[in-house]
Order: sequence, then C-alpha cells, then structure tokens
Amino acid sequence: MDVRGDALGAPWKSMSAEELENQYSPSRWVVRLGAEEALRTYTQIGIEATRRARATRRSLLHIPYGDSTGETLDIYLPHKAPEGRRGGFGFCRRALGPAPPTRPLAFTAFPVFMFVHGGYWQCGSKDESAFMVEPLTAQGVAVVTVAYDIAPRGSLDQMVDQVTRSIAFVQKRYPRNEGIYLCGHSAGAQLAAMMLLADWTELGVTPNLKGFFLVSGVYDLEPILCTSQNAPLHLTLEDAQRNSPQLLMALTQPADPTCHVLVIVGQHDSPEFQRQSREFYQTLCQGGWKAAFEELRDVDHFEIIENLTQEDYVLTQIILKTIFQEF
Ligand SMILES: N[C@@H](CC(=O)c1ccccc1NC=O)C(=O)O
Repeated sequence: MDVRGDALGAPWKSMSAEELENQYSPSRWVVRLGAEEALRTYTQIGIEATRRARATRRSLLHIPYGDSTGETLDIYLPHKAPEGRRGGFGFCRRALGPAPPTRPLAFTAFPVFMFVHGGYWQCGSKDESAFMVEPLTAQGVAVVTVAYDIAPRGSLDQMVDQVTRSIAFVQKRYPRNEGIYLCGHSAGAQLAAMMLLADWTELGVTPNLKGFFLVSGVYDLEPILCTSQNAPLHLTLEDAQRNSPQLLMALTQPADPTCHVLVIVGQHDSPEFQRQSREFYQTLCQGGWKAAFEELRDVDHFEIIENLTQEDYVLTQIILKTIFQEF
C-alpha cells in the first residue's frame, strides 16, 4: 500500500518509533501529575477502594472460575435495594415477601457489573480494582472484579478465554441475574470488547449480557507491536489481528442487537487512544450494534476509572442509568 494511503487510514503507520511509544504510554498524557506519580496514584486509589469495599460490603473473594491460579474473581454483593430503583431485591420481595437475612443470595435477583482491569495485559490486579464497588452496591448492583493470567504467564488468547469463562461462571452462579454489564478499562476494554464476539455454545450457557462499558480501550493491537509494551507480550502480527476487535467486528453481526455498547474515552487520553475509541464506535454502528460514544471532559486515562469511587461522577451516573434503564 502506498505510504500516503496507509497514513490516512492508519495514522500511526507514519509515526516515528518515539512518537508511537508516546501515544501508547497513557501516563505521559496525564496533565495533573507526572507520569510515575499518576501510575502510583491510580494504584493507591485502587488499593484503598478495594480495602474499603472488603471492609464495608459482603464479599466472596478469590472464587475460582477455572483451574489456573489466575482464574479467580471477587464478588461484592448489593448493600441494599434503594427505594425507587428497579432491580435490587425487588423481584424477591414482591414474590416472596420481605427477604429474611439468611436467604441465600444466589436466589435473589440483581444486576451484575463485571470489571476487567487494564495494565497492558502485563500488570494490574483485581485486588486493586474495586473502584466502583461502594457506589454501585449501594444502588443494588453486585460487582465482580475479574482476575486473569497476565503476561508473561498468560497469552492474550488465554486471557480472552479466561474472561469468557469468568462471565459464563457468573451466569451459572446467578442464573436469575437482572443483566450482566461488562466494563473493561484500557487493555481490559480490549478483553471486554472481544466478548461481543464470543461463542458461548461450548460453555453451555448464554450469559444475560445487557451492556458493555468500554473505557479508554485499545481495539486494534497492531500499533502495540511496535512499542515497548510488546516486550513481555511477544505478540506476532497474527496474534494481534486475532485479538483485535476492530478487525473482527467488521466481519460479524451483533448476537444481540439490543445490547448497549458504550465506548468511552477521556479528554486527556492520547490522540491515538481517542482515535481507537472513535473508530471502534463507528465500526460498531456500521455493524448494527446499539452503540454510543462519550468523550469525558477533564479526565485522563486513570482518573476516568479512579472517579468511579464517587457516586456523583458522570460515568457512575451513566452506568447506573444504563443498568436501571433511566434514559
Ligand atoms: N505503562 C503504562 C501503564 C498503563 O498503560 C496502564 C496502567 C494501569 C492501568 C491501565 C493501563 N493501560 C492499559 O492497559 C503507561 O505508561 O501508562
């Protein structure tokens, strides 16, 4: 292909190695803090939110969804079913009277929000990712944070398979759930987006997936091949293409056209991250998905998730309104 054509269709192809490294280093685009401090702050806020979630909420921690050591998840149960919200414990209350405190929670109905953390498939952990637990569980939503085998232990194909099985596990454990809402951040958004294409037949269950929140994600992995992020990943071009929802999505139809897919990016994400989100959103629309796009003002790659600790944050409100269909 001629160089001009490449640059128009894929501007990263005309970038220097240095510029590409910059574009795919989210912490370098943080304006409120230096890069290292931004990463440290993100981890600290995640650890503190997780400590609070485990101290104040009923939780089931390190539950295996498969045999590999990395295949575990944490479940944070709804704190209460507030007045005026659909969902929560409403169905049980209507059908069976007031819920005694001893009723097994597996038999109650609630929406489930699953979070797939980021960290370029090589860092991050569910144990520092419970940002949104307090505000969501306060509104009657269960939150699940998913662990998977990051590199170098796990390959990208394995991670995609693990996230698929974690969702099937949650569906089997909570068969009366009022919808599974899948959220992924950054590399986790790529893993979440791959679930739009998942084949559930082998897993013996079709999860009740009702919505996706894809936050500051990477959907075309080819540019990553040319950056230092690929050192522990060892992605080949074929690996990158097989795991790029941007390429795969162009070839498929929505399994469930009523499922909401919200693609979200921060004002202070890099231009390449913004382009990736915009183009993935456009591809979803062309493919017939019920997609929406939001560029959130005044937030960077890390604040966009850190702020989910706050109930009045715009993204927390978007998530709650989507779950409770208040649009
Ligand atoms: N080394 C990366 C770290 C990074 O990208 C990151 C860190 C925590 C959570 C998500 C991240 N990005 C994508 O998965 C950076 O420069 O920001």
